[in-house]
Amino acid sequence: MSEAAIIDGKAFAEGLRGRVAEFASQFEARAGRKAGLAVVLVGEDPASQVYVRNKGKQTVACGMNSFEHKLAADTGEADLLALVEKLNADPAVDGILVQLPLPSHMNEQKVIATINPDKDVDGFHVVNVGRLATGLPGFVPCTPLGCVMLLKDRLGSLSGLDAVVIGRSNIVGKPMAQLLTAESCTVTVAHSRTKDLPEVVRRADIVVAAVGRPEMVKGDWIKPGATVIDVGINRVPAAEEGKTKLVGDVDFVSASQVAGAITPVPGGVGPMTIAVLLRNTLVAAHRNAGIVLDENAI
Ligand SMILES: Nc1nc(=O)c2c([nH]1)NC[C@@H]1CN(c3ccc(C(=O)N[C@@H](CCC(=O)O)C(=O)O)cc3)C=[N+]21
Ligand SMILES: [Mg+2]
Repeated sequence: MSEAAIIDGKAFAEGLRGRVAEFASQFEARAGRKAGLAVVLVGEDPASQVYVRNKGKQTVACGMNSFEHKLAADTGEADLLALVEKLNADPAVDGILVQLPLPSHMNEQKVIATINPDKDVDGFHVVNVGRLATGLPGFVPCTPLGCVMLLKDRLGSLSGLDAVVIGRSNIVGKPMAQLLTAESCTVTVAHSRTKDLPEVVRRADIVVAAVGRPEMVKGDWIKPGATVIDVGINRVPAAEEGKTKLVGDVDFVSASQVAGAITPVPGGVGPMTIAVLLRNTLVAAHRNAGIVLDENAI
């Protein structure tokens, strides 16, 4: 069996950021201001701090403004809601991202519901969830949109393909299933209660793993030649004492012996998530400023 092609999400994300940068500079020329993304981080989780810093750096590198708001872990929910309202009203802010998870004393649904749907570049607000479900223009969650971009780049048309999505979260599994349905795939959503998961996965031309279980999907679950998209980002102990490493939800070593193509972790879906966030922000800027943008060109 030949080795799977590696789907280079990092390189694709770089290309996407390049296109975002081009259109961001045209936006600035036409609108007389830069597009802007506000990122709100509550608390000091080290992994979240790294993500937020990377988002900020890449936003600026694309020629957009980055507004970072860091709040203490014990900030009251009312104060966070007041900040979101302020960002909703700020014409320099086109996109708002509140980093999840929030501390347990806050109601995430309530916070997301407060974001203006037209600035909700994560696509988490129920208005955008409804727009995606009904095929209206809105904002699509960054991770699943990035996965579809990688799939279409690799396969061209997805029409008629059997797709299995493992995981049913609001952030990845559910929107992923809707996007694949819109691409005319025959979609199965599998999850922790699915009977004979390996057998279900074996039917799939496209496998999207988003369960958060390190290396759960094995090579002998994969149909030869299938395209495997690994959304998992799990930090696990490395061989060397005291060190850790990142692994996906797919057992890369065995799956890459069988699959036609596969995303690595790191360097696959993760970098796409941030690049799509920047893309969504630029789209938001155009829509909110009433400037026409060919959204398929980016
Ligand atoms: N409101 C909100 N929106 C999010 O989109 C959101 C969030 N909250 N909370 C946290 C998760 C996680 N997330 C990632 C983004 C990029 C990488 C990424 O670039 N990963 C690199 C590796 C990074 C590393 O080395 O740790 C890679 O896979 O190659 C990972 C994870 C966005 N999230
Ligand atoms: Mg994610």
